[in-house]
Amino acid sequence: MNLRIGVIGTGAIGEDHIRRITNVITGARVVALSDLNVNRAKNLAKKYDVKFYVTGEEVIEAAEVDAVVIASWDPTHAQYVAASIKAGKFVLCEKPLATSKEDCKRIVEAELAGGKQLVQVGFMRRFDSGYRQLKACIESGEIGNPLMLHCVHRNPTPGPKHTTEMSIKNSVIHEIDVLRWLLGEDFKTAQVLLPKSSSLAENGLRDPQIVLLETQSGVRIDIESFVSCQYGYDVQCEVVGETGTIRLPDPAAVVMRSHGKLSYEIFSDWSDRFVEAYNIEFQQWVDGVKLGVVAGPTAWDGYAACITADACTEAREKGTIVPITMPQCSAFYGR
Ligand SMILES: NC(=O)C1=CN([C@@H]2O[C@H](COP(=O)(O)OP(=O)(O)OC[C@H]3O[C@@H](n4cnc5c(N)ncnc54)[C@H](O)[C@@H]3O)[C@@H](O)[C@H]2O)C=CC1
Ligand SMILES: O=C1[C@@H](O)[C@H](O)[C@@H](O)[C@H](O)[C@H]1O
Repeated sequence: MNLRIGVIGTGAIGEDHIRRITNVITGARVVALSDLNVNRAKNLAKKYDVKFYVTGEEVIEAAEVDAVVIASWDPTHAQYVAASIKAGKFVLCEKPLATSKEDCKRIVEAELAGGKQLVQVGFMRRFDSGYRQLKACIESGEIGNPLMLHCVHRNPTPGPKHTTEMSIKNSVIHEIDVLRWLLGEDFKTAQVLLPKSSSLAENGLRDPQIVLLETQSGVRIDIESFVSCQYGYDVQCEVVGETGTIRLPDPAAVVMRSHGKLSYEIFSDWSDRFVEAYNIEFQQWVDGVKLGVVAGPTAWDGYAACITADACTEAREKGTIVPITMPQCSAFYGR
C-alpha cells in the first residue's frame, strides 16, 4: 500500500520532492500540501490532485496523512517537527533540523519522551554515490588514517535573503554532517576565517568564508564556502590519509572537444548535482517508514550538526577558536 505523504513548503525543493514522490520513487504518494504562498500551493495541489491545507499543522494532523515532509524555510522546521512528533507521525525534515541547538535539543527530548524515532533530517549527501565511495575507501584502510580534509562548497549566487550566518547554518551544514558521518567522529573545535569579500556579494554578506574544524581525534578540515562564486555549483572534498589521498568524484558528464577547447558542463545548482542522492534518500525513507524505522540521519545527527554550526557562528563573531562540547548521545539513537 502507498504511504500517504503531506508536504509542508512547496517552493523549489518542496515542488521537486512532490515530483520525486509522484513520478520517481515507488510506494508513496502525496495526499496533502501547504505553503504560505497560497496561490503557488493551490496550483500545485491542482496539478498533482492533492488536498490543500492553509496551515502546516493541518497537514500534520490530517487523518489521511501517514507521514510528513517539511520543505519550508529553515526557521519554521522546529515547530513542524515538534508537531509531527506530537502527532506520532514519521517526518523527513529538510536540513537544518532547526536554526538553533536549543530547538534541536527540544526535538531530541520530545522524540526520546515519545519512545520512538520518527525524525529523519534531509542530509542527502550521505546517499550520494561519490561520498559513499569515499566512506568505503576510508573504511577499507587503503589510504591509512585520514589526517586532513580539504573541502569546497560553492554556489553561483545566494538566495534573496541569504545572510553571512546562513552560509554556515544553511549551506556548510551539509559538510558538517557528511564529514562527521564520513569520519565517524564529532568535532572538537571550530574557527571561521573571513577573506577579502567578493565585490559581487551584496547586502553586507561576508563571502567567501573559510571554516576550520578539528575532529576529536585531531583530523584537520578546511571548508571553503563561497555562495556567490558565479560560475556554477561546485562541491569538492579531498581526504588526505597517511598513505594516499582520495577525492570526491564529479558526477559523470560528457567531455567535449570543440572550438579549440576541452570542456564539460558544471551544474548550476544542487537539484541536478545531487538528484540521485535525493531519489535514494526518499526511496529509503519511504521503505523504512513502512517498516516502522528511520533509515537515515536522525534527530540526533541534526542536533550534532547544529551544535557545530552554532559554534562556527560564535567563532566567526568572536574571531577566535571555539571549543565544541557534544553532549553524551543516548543509546536510543544507537551510538
Ligand atoms: N537538502 C538540500 O540540498 C536542500 C535543502 N533545502 C532546504 O529546503 C527548505 C526549502 O528551501 P527552498 O525550497 O530552496 O526554499 P523556497 O524559498 O524556494 O521554498 C520555501 C517555501 O516555504 C514556504 N514557507 C515558508 N514558511 C512557511 C510556513 N511557515 N509554512 C508553510 N510554508 C512556508 C515559502 O512560502 C516557500 O514557498 C529550506 O529549509 C532549505 O534549507 C533547500 C535546497 C536544497
Ligand atoms: O541545501 C542546500 C541549499 O539550501 C543551500 O542554500 C545550498 O548552499 C546547498 O548547496 C544546497 O544543497
